[in-house]
Amino acid sequence: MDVDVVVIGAGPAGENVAGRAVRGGLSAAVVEEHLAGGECSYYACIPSKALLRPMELAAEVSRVPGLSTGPVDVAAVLARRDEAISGLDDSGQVEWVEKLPAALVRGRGRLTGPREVEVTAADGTVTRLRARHAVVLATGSVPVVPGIPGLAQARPWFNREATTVRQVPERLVVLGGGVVACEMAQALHALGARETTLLVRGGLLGRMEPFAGELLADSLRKSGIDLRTGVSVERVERPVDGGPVTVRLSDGSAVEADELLVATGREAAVGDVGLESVGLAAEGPVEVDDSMRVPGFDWLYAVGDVNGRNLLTHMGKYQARVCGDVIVARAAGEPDDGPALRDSADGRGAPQVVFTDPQAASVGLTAQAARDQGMDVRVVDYDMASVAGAYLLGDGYVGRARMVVDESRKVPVGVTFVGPGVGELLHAATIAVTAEVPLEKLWHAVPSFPAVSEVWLRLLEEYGL
Ligand SMILES: Cc1cc2nc3c(=O)[nH]c(=O)nc-3n(C[C@H](O)[C@H](O)[C@H](O)COP(=O)(O)OP(=O)(O)OC[C@H]3O[C@@H](n4cnc5c(N)ncnc54)[C@H](O)[C@@H]3O)c2cc1C
Ligand SMILES: NC(=O)c1ccc[n+]([C@@H]2O[C@H](COP(=O)([O-])OP(=O)(O)OC[C@H]3O[C@@H](n4cnc5c(N)ncnc54)[C@H](O)[C@@H]3O)[C@@H](O)[C@H]2O)c1
Repeated sequence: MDVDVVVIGAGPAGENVAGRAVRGGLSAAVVEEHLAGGECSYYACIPSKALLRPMELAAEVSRVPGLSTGPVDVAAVLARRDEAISGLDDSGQVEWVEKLPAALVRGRGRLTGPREVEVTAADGTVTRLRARHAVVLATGSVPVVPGIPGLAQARPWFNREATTVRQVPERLVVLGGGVVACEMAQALHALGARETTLLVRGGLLGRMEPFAGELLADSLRKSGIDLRTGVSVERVERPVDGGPVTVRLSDGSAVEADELLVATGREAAVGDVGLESVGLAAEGPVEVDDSMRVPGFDWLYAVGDVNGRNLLTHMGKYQARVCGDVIVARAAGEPDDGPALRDSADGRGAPQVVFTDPQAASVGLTAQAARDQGMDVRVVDYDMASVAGAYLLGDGYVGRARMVVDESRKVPVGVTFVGPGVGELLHAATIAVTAEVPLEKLWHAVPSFPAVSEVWLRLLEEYGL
């Protein structure tokens, strides 16, 4: 089959490249070996947030005198999760792709040469696709499996098992201190993992401002999660015929549990994608320039987790919009270097919300990252519990905000909020940081009273306006 654009991987990034390419008048084929919609729709963003929502709401309710929640109906929560992931049925997404219109080709895609992709279906049927203009790798990522003795034999859980859980284990050990570990430990603990142990070799949420991990650690401990920082796992044991898993730690102690969830990061999914057939190293991430093109090629692109820029759905979709539009411009022989045709957001520090209680939301640079870039930095912190709107949300509100200002330009280059529900505050920060809005202009963006957004006014006052 000959088409203008072949996309390998129908996750959020791949689907969006196809969408933009077709919108620009090109034809597209999308290759998918598992479920159209990708990891995000079935095993990552969507189910994890469906599992976290009851925990978040119960925590909110517990902070308001006069209200209480009953015990959680786990079956109902899991049923809502199943609805959110369409029971692992991708027909809705397939319909979306076909309506673009683009062809969805089921099977494993593999580069076999310049502009050539071979697709092997589950029944062994092989389809050959030839791209007139571009091949886009959008194969996503897979969990990193640490080389801990005994781990592989102990049948650990990764994100898929955790997010599609049918029976919540009573005793759960989670390895890792990143976003997946924190979100899933909190969700599963609230859904019945009575004994939840979180094993972290450093601190929590290492890519954010240090106070984000510290405030979250306090909250996890308060909720009864056994958080152990500064520990590493020496070995893992589990009888071949089943039974509990034993995790032996560097401090000589051991933890026994029903399941072990490994959340130690993700790596680009490039296994058997045929990179070497076009002269690339068979390793990820696949490096790209700001038009999402692989250096040295005029037809090969990579978007989403596979290029390693920022492993976030919204950033993958942003890259996909850039990529699709660039391919359209280049195919038409039009200028391909307009401001909308280059990725300028990834390097600035992607917006991200961690959906724990408290939530942690950040965009741009941390104070340390800004200093490392040689900026003359001023850091402004504010205790969010002092904002009237936060006080009114509930008793015992804990939260903190930080604005990192580039003093030479008097613009915010990084903003972090930690507190219940602060994720919805983030987009204002994303606009301010992306548009490089000077503080003296932000001063005239008056936040409504008594909304938690008043923290913006407080940050500016702290700065000295
Ligand atoms: C538990 C968890 C929670 C998360 N929560 C969030 C969140 O709340 N917000 C957020 O922004 N991000 C979140 N993420 C990250 C997010 O899931 C990823 O950034 C996103 O899925 C990446 O999209 P993608 O299209 O690049 O890849 P994917 O979603 O991984 O899709 C890639 C697709 O390519 C297919 N594929 C791979 N190789 C081939 C091949 N050779 N041939 C054919 N098909 C192939 C795969 O089957 C898959 O469908 C979370 C991740 C995890 C693990
Ligand atoms: N809400 C969200 O936006 C969201 C939610 C989940 C995941 N994601 C994205 O998915 C990606 C993957 O998430 P993640 O949490 O798996 O990765 P991560 O990179 O965020 O965290 C990995 C953690 O594992 C630890 N680790 C690594 N190797 C280890 C080892 N051998 N032993 C012990 N600890 C080890 C690291 O120190 C770190 O704490 C991230 O980029 C994340 O941003 C986003």
